[in-house]
Amino acid sequence: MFPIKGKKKVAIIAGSSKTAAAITNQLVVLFGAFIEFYGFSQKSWNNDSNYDMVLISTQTIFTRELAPKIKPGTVILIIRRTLLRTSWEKVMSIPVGTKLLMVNDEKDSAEETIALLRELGAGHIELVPYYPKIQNCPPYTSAITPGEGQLVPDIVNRVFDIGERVIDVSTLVDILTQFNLLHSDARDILSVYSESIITRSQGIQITMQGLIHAKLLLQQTLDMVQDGVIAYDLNGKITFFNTAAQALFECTVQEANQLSVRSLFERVRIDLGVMTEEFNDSLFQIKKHKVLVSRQVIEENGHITGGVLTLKAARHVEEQELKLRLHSKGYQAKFSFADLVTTSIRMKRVVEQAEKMASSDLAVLILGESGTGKELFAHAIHQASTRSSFPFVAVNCSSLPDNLLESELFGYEEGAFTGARKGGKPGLFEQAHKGTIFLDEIGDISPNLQSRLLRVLQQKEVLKVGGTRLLPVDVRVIAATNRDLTRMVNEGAFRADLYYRLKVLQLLIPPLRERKEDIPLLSAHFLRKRGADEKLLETLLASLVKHDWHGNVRELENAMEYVAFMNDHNLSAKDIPGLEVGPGVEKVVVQSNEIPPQLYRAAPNNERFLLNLIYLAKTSGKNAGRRSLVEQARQNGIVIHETEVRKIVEKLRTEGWIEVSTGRGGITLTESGYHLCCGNTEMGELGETGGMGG
Ligand SMILES: Nc1ncnc2c1ncn2[C@@H]1O[C@H](COP(=O)(O)OP(=O)(O)OP(=O)(O)O)[C@@H](O)[C@H]1O
Repeated sequence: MFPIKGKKKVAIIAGSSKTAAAITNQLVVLFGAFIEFYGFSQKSWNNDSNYDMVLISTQTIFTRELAPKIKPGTVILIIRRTLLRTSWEKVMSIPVGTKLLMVNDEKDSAEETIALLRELGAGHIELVPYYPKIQNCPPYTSAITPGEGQLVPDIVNRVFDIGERVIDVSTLVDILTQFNLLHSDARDILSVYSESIITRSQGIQITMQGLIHAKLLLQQTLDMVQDGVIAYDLNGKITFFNTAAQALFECTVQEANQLSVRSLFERVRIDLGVMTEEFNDSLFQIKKHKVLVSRQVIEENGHITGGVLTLKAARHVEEQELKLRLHSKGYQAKFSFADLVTTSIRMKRVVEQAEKMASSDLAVLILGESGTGKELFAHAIHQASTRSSFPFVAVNCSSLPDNLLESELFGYEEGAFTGARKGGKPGLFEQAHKGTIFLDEIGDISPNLQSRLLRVLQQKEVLKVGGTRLLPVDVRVIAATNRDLTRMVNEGAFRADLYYRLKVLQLLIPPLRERKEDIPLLSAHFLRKRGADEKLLETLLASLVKHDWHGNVRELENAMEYVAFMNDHNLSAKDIPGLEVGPGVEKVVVQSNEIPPQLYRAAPNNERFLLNLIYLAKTSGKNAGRRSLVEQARQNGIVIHETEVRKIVEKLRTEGWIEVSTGRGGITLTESGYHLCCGNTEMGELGETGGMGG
């Protein structure tokens, strides 16, 4: 509770030890946490001066008896007492004009109580004092007594027991003010207490009502704001929990009042850390919502008395961020069904099927040979779905080593592994929240990732690498493969349960050679796209149609890129690299040697160039060696001697981008090398971090 060093001592002196005990008890219950109280009857008062204050039950006792027995300089207060609201209601229920005895143990006390009722405004009844030693008493058959029922004479047949008088708020305020203890805890007690009594001072009554009103007003105002507000005291007990907070935690005020603020947050797997530390806008997941939480500590008179947590629904912030993210990372579908060029009846049927699938939220598995347009379909399905304004995240599952793909898909927590980025990293599933994730080459994922993926699909929750918190995600999955998944399932290479989850809806894209009618249309389309003359096709078309296009539409597009570049009307099919057509000859070379744009953007120095060659070798499943690098560099128009390659390779190795093994493994990329080549980090970063980038 409130930190107290050396509590103040207060003596209470009353006419009888019974009254002294009653007053002392009441004060201990109210403010025993801040002040020590000691009760005395006027007879037992030992004139001790070691008290910071002396409270006396009535003015009469003080004047008659005690004044000389209290040392000069002692702070003295005469206690003002009043009635509980319930007792007052009893008095006010007595019919107008009723004559009653006021029964008490002493004349003084009986008269004081009558005076109190008059002061409070009970002018509708007639009261005469009654006490055991009274001589002549009117024969009234009704009586009021403050807890002295045993003294009521037999003639009385109706008794209104108004209970012990209680201490008035004005006296309590005087005590607290004297000791500079009118802090918020004490004010709260006063505010609750004053609701249960009839205060004697009209002024205090109005002030207290004002305080209560202000508190209510504050509560109502805080209930109207959209942000959650939670206040708590130094023990972590929740003292305020507004409507927005109730909605976020799906918890009522009554439930919250039973909990500490820490356990409330633990229920949603959030550790609030050191309660006396302030923080701003930390992003947390509370039930279904992403919430920005800030903590402010409350201090009074230099002591921390509690804190306030504000919870801002991140929806708004999130949407802004999302838009930024979508634009900066390109997590947007780039194609729609309108971009699909086809005249084939079979393909048109597939398009119709896909359009239907777009309107559902079920997982889709797209099957087809490489280059048939599976990714194009995935974009189009997302674009036509209700998720179109949310991210479309495409991942090629075969392009990354297992552990890297795992951290890309699910993200990682800070410190999950050596070199993990500070603050951790969100995974692609998290980034695709509310949108679609396209898992290309799904047939290539490892058994470990298959089971992790299955869990995400089943539970719709993601566990980051090195993390303990499950993050709810709402993502539609579209997967694609050119591999025979059914066979893989039969051979035990692909989990059957995952397979069935992925192929709820299935789309089969026919290879280009089975819809040759699309070749003229697609060829013209690709030339137009590059601003080239469609007449370039005149001499070529017949042989293009004859070709079997094992690389499918992608191969055709590459061929058209060459045709457009050459812009030669006399070009024949055999001039197109990798494309030779002739009777019985089918040759397909679909070897992409593109340098990723992010590497092109960087300074074209030899280090970067060689690193890219290693990356290309790795992603196409080949090993890179010094000699092959020299050869490939030459093919790309860069003349570089083996000695220089050796030097660069050594530099890249010491900087941590590559590993060189003497055996058949040759040169391979490290994780940081992969990150660099994927554009996640810059070369200069390595020097700063001395480890992994990304
Ligand atoms: N019907 C089509 N109309 C227009 N362009 C197409 C069509 N089909 C495919 N393409 C284009 O062909 C190229 C290859 O298509 P896509 O990448 O979608 O194939 P894929 O089946 O996903 O290939 P992979 O299996 O190798 O990932 C892309 O540039 C795509 O835009």
